Amino acid sequence: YFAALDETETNKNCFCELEGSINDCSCDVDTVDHFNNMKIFPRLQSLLVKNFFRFYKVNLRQECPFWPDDSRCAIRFCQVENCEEQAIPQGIKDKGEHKEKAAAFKYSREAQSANGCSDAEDFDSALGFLDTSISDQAHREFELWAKHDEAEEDFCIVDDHEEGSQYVDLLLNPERYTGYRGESAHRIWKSIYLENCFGGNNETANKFSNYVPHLDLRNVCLEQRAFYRIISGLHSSINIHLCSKYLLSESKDFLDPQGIWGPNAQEFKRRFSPETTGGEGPHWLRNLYFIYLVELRALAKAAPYLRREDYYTGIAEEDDEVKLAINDLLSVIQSFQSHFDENALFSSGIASIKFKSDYKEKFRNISRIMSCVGCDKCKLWGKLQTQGLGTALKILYSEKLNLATESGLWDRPHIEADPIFRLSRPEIVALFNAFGRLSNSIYEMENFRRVLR
Ligand SMILES: Cc1cc2nc3c(=O)[nH]c(=O)nc-3n(C[C@H](O)[C@H](O)[C@H](O)COP(=O)(O)OP(=O)(O)OC[C@H]3O[C@@H](n4cnc5c(N)ncnc54)[C@H](O)[C@@H]3O)c2cc1C
Repeated sequence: YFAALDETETNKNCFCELEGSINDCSCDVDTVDHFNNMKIFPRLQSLLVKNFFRFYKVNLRQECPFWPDDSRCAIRFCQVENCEEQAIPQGIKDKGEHKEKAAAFKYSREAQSANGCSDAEDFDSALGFLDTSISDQAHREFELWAKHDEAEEDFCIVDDHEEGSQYVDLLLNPERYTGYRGESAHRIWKSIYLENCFGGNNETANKFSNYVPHLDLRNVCLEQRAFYRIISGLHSSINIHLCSKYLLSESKDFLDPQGIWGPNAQEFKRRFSPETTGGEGPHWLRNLYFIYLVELRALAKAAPYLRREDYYTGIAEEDDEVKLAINDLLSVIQSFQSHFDENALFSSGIASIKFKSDYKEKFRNISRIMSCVGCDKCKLWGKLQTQGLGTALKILYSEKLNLATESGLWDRPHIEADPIFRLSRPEIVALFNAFGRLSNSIYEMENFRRVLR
């Protein structure tokens, strides 16, 4: 299972023609390429344009908690276009975001029909009267308790209910080249990688304070290596997108009023070829496959829960279509033969409990760092992808989800309004869109391979 780390990329026409094992996983690059490009990518393409998934509530005005916000990307490609209020389906707006978790099942058909059926004749209503009056103060405290309990399993700081948050139409704001670079961008990436210092061994901590050379990873434990590979895979994915949707020419005409955008193979080569990256580029690309497998496994694990969601927007026909499409996608995902084994991490007894809680805190810090990104469009997609990743990790390591699944909760005809495990709408939207980004990157790699061959 812990395959040798040093896979030399030999006998290939292109550095991006990766072969063999993905390391720390039981399957190889070819298998993932085929599975993604033929089965997953086309399905996600049609799913993610649906109303439920295209409107994402995000707080782009949150102050950076770590350093003064000294950079605002000046170029216009950084700006996020807000969406028209009337474009957002009523069903999405109606779900007050901070009440959302409690309301996750409120609109489900099960909940609706359970409310409609009366068993009033089975008891004496006077004797059975239950005084449910509770002071406003107590209600406020309950909310705080519930928030605390729910947040305990979170790998991410959720700020979408705070003042300053807004709905963004993701289709109006595709992830692409923005020109964000230099000191500000480097500080973000460096701070994110620095979160991988787990203390203890100073020598190791020092190594992680720089971008990590691939071979140093041999000397660290699987958890730390996985942490680095997940971040590096996300970094690769973001950079692949900016290469595949690059501003090729600013000249505008009637057909291309925003300039000409398309793939830039030379930019891709500069960012990932061994010659320009001290041999690291192909490993960074391999890390993309690693994070893909982590998120793929999370979707497979949460499939029984996700099948019970209603994907409610209030547009009945589309909601039904989305539910069918989700069920189809989840079946394909569950049929994958070589899923990532999440149990390989945090499996060494008491020490693991501490490690797991450190891990959570570090991922939460990464979501805080996203508020420091100095380009709104990059921040939007950075926040979405870290929330999606945080949701995937929450699924993989949630005791509550395990309990609910083991007790057969998702197979029951009626699920109570407040089940032991649930995801909020923004978490679900982020989970699928973040996976969609990784799927898209793997698909784009195929295009670059063709050009650079
Ligand atoms: C959260 C976030 C979102 C962003 N979104 C966008 C966007 O949507 N559009 C856009 O145009 N720009 C975006 N950027 C900027 C972009 O990622 C680069 O930072 C920028 O293009 C400058 O690139 P660079 O060549 O200097 O190297 P960077 O990508 O900034 O990398 C810095 C250093 O990290 C190392 N490194 C690079 N890739 C990896 C990897 N995969 N794994 C491990 N180490 C690596 C290398 O040593 C490199 O020199 C974003 C940045 C951040 C932090």
